[in-house]
Amino acid sequence: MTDFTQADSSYAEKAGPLVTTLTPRIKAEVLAEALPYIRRFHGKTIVVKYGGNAMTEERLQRSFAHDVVLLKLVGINPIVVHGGGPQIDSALKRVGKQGTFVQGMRVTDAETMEVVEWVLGGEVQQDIVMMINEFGGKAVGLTGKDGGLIRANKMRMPDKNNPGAFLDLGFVGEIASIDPSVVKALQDDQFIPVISPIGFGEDGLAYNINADLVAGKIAEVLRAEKLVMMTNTPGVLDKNGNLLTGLTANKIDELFADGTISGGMLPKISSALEAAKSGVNSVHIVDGRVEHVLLLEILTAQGVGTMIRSH
Ligand SMILES: Nc1ncnc2c1ncn2[C@@H]1O[C@H](COP(=O)(O)OP(=O)(O)O)[C@@H](O)[C@H]1O
Ligand SMILES: CC(=O)N[C@@H](CCC(=O)OP(=O)(O)O)C(=O)O
Repeated sequence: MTDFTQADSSYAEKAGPLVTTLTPRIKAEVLAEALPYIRRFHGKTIVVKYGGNAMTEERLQRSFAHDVVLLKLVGINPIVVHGGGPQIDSALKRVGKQGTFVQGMRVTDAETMEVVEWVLGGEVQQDIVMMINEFGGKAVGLTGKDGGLIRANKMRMPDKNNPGAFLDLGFVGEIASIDPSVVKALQDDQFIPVISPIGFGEDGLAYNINADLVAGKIAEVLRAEKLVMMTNTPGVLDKNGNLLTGLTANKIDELFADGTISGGMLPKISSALEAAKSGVNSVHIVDGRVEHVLLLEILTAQGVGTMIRSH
């Protein structure tokens, strides 16, 4: 077991004035409310998908890192899968390229793949790792290549306009298999794995995989208790922009059919539903722009975002 006590004083300082405006009694009640959740989730794995849109401000990055460390310190095992779509877009712009997407998937030519690897496996991941470590956690960055974690195949995306045909999205991967042994070893040793969604193919090439797909599959393979997807909307919204607090497979089919769900929400919901069907106990899409949304979702009775259920 790791001794975290040495990190405690700096941890408390960096956590900052979380609830300074609350009365002592309310503060105590909030803390007391966490106990049954800590007991329920102690020793369990929670996969957190940290979307690129939820990491655009330092304030939010700090809140995220703080919450992940707190979860680890109370005996819950967070596994972070990160995205970085907007960060890849900015990097592509700098080299004079514009990102294009089909059904929420980035069309990835060889040059784009280089940028994807460089941004996700580099800058974005290292920022998250450093921030978690700053709060006293022990984060380790991995790509799907490390320890043979994510095997990928080239994605075959059905062409809607041409039944039976497939679109060529370049180096976009779909998951062939996951070998979670490296993640389990790190988690058992009190590390916090931070995974970027890059897989490797039989052909020895790297593939760009949508981070939502990776998060869902990892949650499934690790038999996670929970999957929390942090994004930049209050959750899944209906046609009028109202939050849908709970969704089942049938309702999701309807939302797909009438076009309520589009863009990046397509892979997110599909992956969330797959995870729910495959035994992940609770699956949530939450607003990563709300500070400490992870603590709200995991350690309080407060309902946040959209919960996805298999039925
Ligand atoms: N019905 C919907 N409800 C909420 N967001 C939706 C919906 N349909 C499409 N979206 C889009 O999906 C986006 C979230 O997906 P994405 O951009 O991939 O985020 P992330 O980087 O967090 O994975 C939202 O910002 C929104 O523009
Ligand atoms: C194939 C594909 O679309 N890959 C994504 C990987 C990053 C990602 O998923 O980032 P977010 O979670 O921030 O959207 C991309 O290139 O943008």
